[in-house]
Amino acid sequence: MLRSCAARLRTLGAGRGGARPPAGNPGPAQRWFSSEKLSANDRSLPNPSWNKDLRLLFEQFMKKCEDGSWTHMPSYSYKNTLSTQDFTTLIRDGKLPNKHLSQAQLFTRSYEEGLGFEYVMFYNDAENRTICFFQGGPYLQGAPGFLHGGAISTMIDATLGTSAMIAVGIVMTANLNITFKRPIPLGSAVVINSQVDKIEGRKVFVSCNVRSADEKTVYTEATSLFIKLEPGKSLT
Ligand SMILES: CCCCCCCCCCCCCC(=O)SCCNC(=O)CCNC(=O)[C@H](O)C(C)(C)COP(=O)(O)OP(=O)(O)OC[C@H]1O[C@@H](n2cnc3c(N)ncnc32)[C@H](O)[C@@H]1OP(=O)(O)O
Repeated sequence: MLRSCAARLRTLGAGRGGARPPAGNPGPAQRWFSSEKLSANDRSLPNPSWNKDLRLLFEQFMKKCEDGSWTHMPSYSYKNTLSTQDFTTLIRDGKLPNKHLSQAQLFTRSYEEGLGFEYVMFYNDAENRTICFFQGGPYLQGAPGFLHGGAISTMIDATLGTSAMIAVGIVMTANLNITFKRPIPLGSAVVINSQVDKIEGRKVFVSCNVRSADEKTVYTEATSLFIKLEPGKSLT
C-alpha cells in the first residue's frame, strides 16, 4: 500500500496550472515529497507514540490512497538531503548560510519521536486540498495541558505551505492570520484541513481550519498568503 501511494506521489506535478516536469526531470515539489532512497527515514509513518485517533486517521487515508484520490506525503528531516541544496542553489543566489547548513533539520521533524510534532499529510489533487493529522507532544506545551499557539501556527504554516507549494512550486509565507477559538489538549490528534482558495500571479491564497479528530470541535482557523519565489532573485 505504501509503495502504491509513493508511486502515485512521483506522478505529482510541481505546479498546478503549469506544465508538469518531463520524465527524468522532476520539479521541486516532486523532489521534496518523494525520495525512495530515504524511505527508511520517512517520519510520516506511525510510531509507538501515535495515539489511537492518529493511527485510525492514518489508516483511513492510506486506504483512500488506493484508488488514487488521495496521496500520502512522505516527510523527512531533510538533514543534508537534496531538497536543501535545491532550495539554496535555486533561490539564495550563492549567498548561503553554509556554516549552519550541515546541522540543519526541518523544524517540525527536529524533536525526538513523540516529544514534538507527530504528523502526516495527505494531498487530494482533484479537490486541491492538503490534510494534516497532527498530534502535539509534551515539549509543545503552552498553557498547562494545552498546545502552545506557536506550535499550532507552525503546523498550520507547514500544511498551508505544502498546499501552496504543490500548487505553484517553491513558495515562502508572506502572511499568516490565525484565529485561536479553543485550546488544543496536549497529545490529542487534530485534523488540519487546508485548501488553495485563489492563485493570482505569484500569490497563492490558502486557508484552513483545525478540528478535533471527531470533527466536532473547531479549534483554529487561518488564512495565509504565500509568494512563489523567482529563481535567481536573492532573498536577502
Ligand atoms: C525548502 C525545502 C522545503 C521542504 C518542504 C517542507 C515543508 C513545506 C512547508 C514549509 C512552510 C514553512 C514556510 C516558512 O516558514 S517561510 C518563512 C517565513 N517567511 C519568510 O521568511 C518570508 C520573508 N519575506 C520574503 O522573503 C519576501 O517578502 C517574499 C519572498 C515573501 C516576497 O518577496 P518577493 O520579492 O519575491 O515578492 P515582492 O515583494 O515583489 O511581492 C510580490 C507580490 O506579493 C505581494 N506581497 C508580498 N508580501 C506580502 C504580504 N506580506 N502581504 C500582502 N502582499 C504581499 C506584493 O505586494 C506583490 O504584489 P503585487 O505588487 O505584484 O500585486
